[in-house]
Amino acid sequence: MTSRSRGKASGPIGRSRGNGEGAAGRSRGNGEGLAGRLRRNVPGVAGAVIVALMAVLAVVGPLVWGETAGRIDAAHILQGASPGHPLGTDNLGRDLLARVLVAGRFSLLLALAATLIGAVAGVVLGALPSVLPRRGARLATGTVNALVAFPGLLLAMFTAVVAGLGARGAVLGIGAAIAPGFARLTQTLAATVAGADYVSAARMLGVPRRRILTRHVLPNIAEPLILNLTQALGGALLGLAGMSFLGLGVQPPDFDWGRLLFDGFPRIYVTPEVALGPAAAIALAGIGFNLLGDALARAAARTSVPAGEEAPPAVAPAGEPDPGALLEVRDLTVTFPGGVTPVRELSLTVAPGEIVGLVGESGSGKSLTAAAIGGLVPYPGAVTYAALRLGGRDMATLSDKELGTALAMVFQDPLAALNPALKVGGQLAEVAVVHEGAGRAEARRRAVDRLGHVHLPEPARRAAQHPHELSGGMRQRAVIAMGLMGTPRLIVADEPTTALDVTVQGQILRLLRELVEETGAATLFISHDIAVVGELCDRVVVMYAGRVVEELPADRLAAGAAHPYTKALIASLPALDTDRSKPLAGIPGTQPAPARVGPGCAFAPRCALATDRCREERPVLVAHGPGQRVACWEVK
Ligand SMILES: Nc1ncnc2c1ncn2[C@@H]1O[C@H](COP(=O)(O)OP(=O)(O)OP(=O)(O)O)[C@@H](O)[C@H]1O
Repeated sequence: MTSRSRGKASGPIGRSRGNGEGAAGRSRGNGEGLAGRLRRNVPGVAGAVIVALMAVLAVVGPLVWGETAGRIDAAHILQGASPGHPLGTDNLGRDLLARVLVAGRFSLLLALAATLIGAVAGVVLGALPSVLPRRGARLATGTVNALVAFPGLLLAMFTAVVAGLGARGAVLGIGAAIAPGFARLTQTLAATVAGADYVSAARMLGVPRRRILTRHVLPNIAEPLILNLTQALGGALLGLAGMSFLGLGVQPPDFDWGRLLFDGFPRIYVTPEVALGPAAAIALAGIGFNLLGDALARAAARTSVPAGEEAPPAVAPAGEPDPGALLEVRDLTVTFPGGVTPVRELSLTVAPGEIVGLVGESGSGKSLTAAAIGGLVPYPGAVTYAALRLGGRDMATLSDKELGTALAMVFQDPLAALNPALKVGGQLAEVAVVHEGAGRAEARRRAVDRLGHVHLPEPARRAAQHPHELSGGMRQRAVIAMGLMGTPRLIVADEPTTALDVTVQGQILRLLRELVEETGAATLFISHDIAVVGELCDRVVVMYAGRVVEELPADRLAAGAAHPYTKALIASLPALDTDRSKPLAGIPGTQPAPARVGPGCAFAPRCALATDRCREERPVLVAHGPGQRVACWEVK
């Protein structure tokens, strides 16, 4: 089983793989989880081993060496290394090796406390702009900006002095120094998630800001924040050691590694080992936490399923590629944190020159299916599949150039798909420059040619204009033309005509059909409108609550549809002779939310034919007539 996601879209067509390692866009190779990826990361393994050793030391150190560390020996004060005292002794003759081993617990506990204080304060501060009214949000953002700009060590020292010398002051100081980093990270991540449609939807529904934050934003940004803790722990350890070394931290008779270093430093030229022992412990622990934190972050950046969450069930390998399919999708699943699975084990194929319509009501998972095919599922979405092949090749193995020229994606809103600051021709040309290394002049010439190809009047003039100077239909033509800058073998069009009026919609559909016939590209056409799909497409795939419920040739839609949901969709279409005085036939009830899909048929609660079996056992797709498959227990 393989999975992937290529991060955010850079553009509508000729898209790039995005920021694979960034916060947005995660992928997961060969079904391997975070632990598996971590195991193959040698520095990560080294970090994990060091951290584990430190944890063991923190537990057993004081128990085993506690007594030795406190034993005063007036006969052996201020000695250098000897067989009896490998790191020498202090001014009371106490064994420094034992003290270093014992100090591990206190050092680590202080670092943990400082990190937790910093993380909690930072996350609260970073989240404030999301919950406060505008003026308060601005103030919170300004505070974070100012704190981030303030040197961390100064902030730590200032807080420590104000809070009072000693371990408590040092912990608060380091916590204060860590907090701005967490606040900035929280703010940035929250801003990423805040733009997601589901957050906008919750806002529109009047969900209070605090609930949006706790229910929609924080769970989706928890993973990077938690990963950041490990690295922050390493930083806190070093910071606390620094504070103790400056005399601002732990005070006698307590001691941590920083204090031991402080005490040993004046003797460094005479008996360097007395200072090197605690210094080595600090360095080793710091390196260990940083290596582990770094490896965890990297592993998670390639892991689609957030830590701690159950991975989607493994599926059987998809076997050999389907020779008749240009696009082959097998058991595609898209998951979001919190058990939200909007696309479930979806399989479909599209042959060269074929237009397959993916239809279903809003929220059925159509757009996420398109996004998963294009590698554009937004963070923190996770994509897994048994097969996702283009021309028989795993799409994850295609280079940016191959994918950029072979896959054309057309979205619903052409204005959002075009950069408002750039001229249309320049944006089209960029595809040829980036993916094919074409010269600027040649790329621009080709852009004008392609704009003409999609019947855009005065293509040269239009190429020199900005997107806002074009009408909606023209923009959509420009977006389609962008797809033609390469040699598209697959076109994925997600509701490309929904934002357009009926006349322009007809023109764009005709243009798509024309281009498919001309280029032989396989086309996945996504729409909620079964009438449009029936008219344009060769084959129709009907989705409900993330699953395919029926698949059939388009010309059999009217007479041969078998699934009660498909039939209901067709029945809800108004005809010219529909009696306008009566309400339109609708489908009673609503589609279940992705997190609430039960074990049986998801359509059962709305289905007049549903039986107990439908409610308990999910029907699988089975053949039903030529080219048709249906998932329904009641269709015989
Ligand atoms: N980032 C996300 N996090 C959590 N849930 C999401 C996210 N993006 C989409 N969803 C959910 O996944 C479900 C399917 O979304 P999708 O956009 O694929 O539906 P759709 O069939 O294309 O609907 P529409 O026609 O309205 O665009 C919806 O319930 C949506 O709320």
